[in-house]
Amino acid sequence: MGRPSDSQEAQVPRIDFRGLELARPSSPEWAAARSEAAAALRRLGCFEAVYGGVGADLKGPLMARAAPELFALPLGAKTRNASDHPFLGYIGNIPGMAYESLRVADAPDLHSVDKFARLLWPQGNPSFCNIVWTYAKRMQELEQMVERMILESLGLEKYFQSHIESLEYAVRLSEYGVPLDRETKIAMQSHVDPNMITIIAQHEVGGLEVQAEDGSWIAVEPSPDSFVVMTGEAFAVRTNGRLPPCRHRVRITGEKKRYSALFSSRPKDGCVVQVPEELVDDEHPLLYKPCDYNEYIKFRFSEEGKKVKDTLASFCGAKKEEIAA
Ligand SMILES: O=C(O)CCC(=O)C(=O)O
Ligand SMILES: [Fe+2]
Repeated sequence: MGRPSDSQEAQVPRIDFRGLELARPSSPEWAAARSEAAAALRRLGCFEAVYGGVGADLKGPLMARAAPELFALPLGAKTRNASDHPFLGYIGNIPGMAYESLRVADAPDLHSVDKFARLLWPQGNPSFCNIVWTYAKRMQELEQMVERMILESLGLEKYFQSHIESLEYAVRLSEYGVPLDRETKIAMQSHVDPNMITIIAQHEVGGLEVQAEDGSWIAVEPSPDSFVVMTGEAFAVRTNGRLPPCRHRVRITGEKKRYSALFSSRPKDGCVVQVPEELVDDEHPLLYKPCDYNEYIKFRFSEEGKKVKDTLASFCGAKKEEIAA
């Protein structure tokens, strides 16, 4: 089966972050990248960031050495990456999917990465830790630049510090085999991420596709120097719906194993995501009530949550009468 409604020409915008620094948000290059990023996020929920902070000398070892070494471990070791929360630890054995994934919590902290490594390799694994931690630190810089740009573009820069202090960061490494559905080649179904921002690294084997406004799918080819930045549902709440979450899926056409690395930010445990008052006016009525993020995640993956079409709106959407008020 061919792709029913592919955009032949549509592309995810590539935005140059090389030379930008969080400490210098007033340069003309910063302003130019910010306006491109804000436009792309409003339209598609994502863009590709060309970022010098992670070069081939780091991405290569992460994707071609650290990730395969991790997935080659016995299942009994990998499942020690457990969590009480849905999807915050090892994922595997999902019916219909040739997919396994592990999550390094708090990855910009070397101590946390070491704790993860010791669960899997009781004697530790300094080389793995160094690669994953360095990657996470560099990605955190990119992530925070994007957070700052989004808030600035909405006139909310005064919230930047408190906003980033409310977030925690993780690295999720995933391995995909040949998709079990040989016809559609879908390796991961269409979805939006619930969190704030996800930055996806692909390496050699592509597969990530994002949905355009007209419903067609745009394939994002892997490239050595770029990373796909996308917003999730928590950012839709934070921006009163100004930034729609990016709908995406994975579709793998070749026979090779695929690895991806996700760097993601989510509200810390117990954090409630709120619409700032500046984003509510006659033209923009309040769309979301304060959202306890962990409670939302529980709902989204519950039997009840799986039955509703728009879990976010069902969980914390403002009622019609509140919108009219
Ligand atoms: O592997 C990828 O490129 C994307 C994975 C993804 O969308 C997810 O884990 O939520
Ligand atoms: Fe995703």
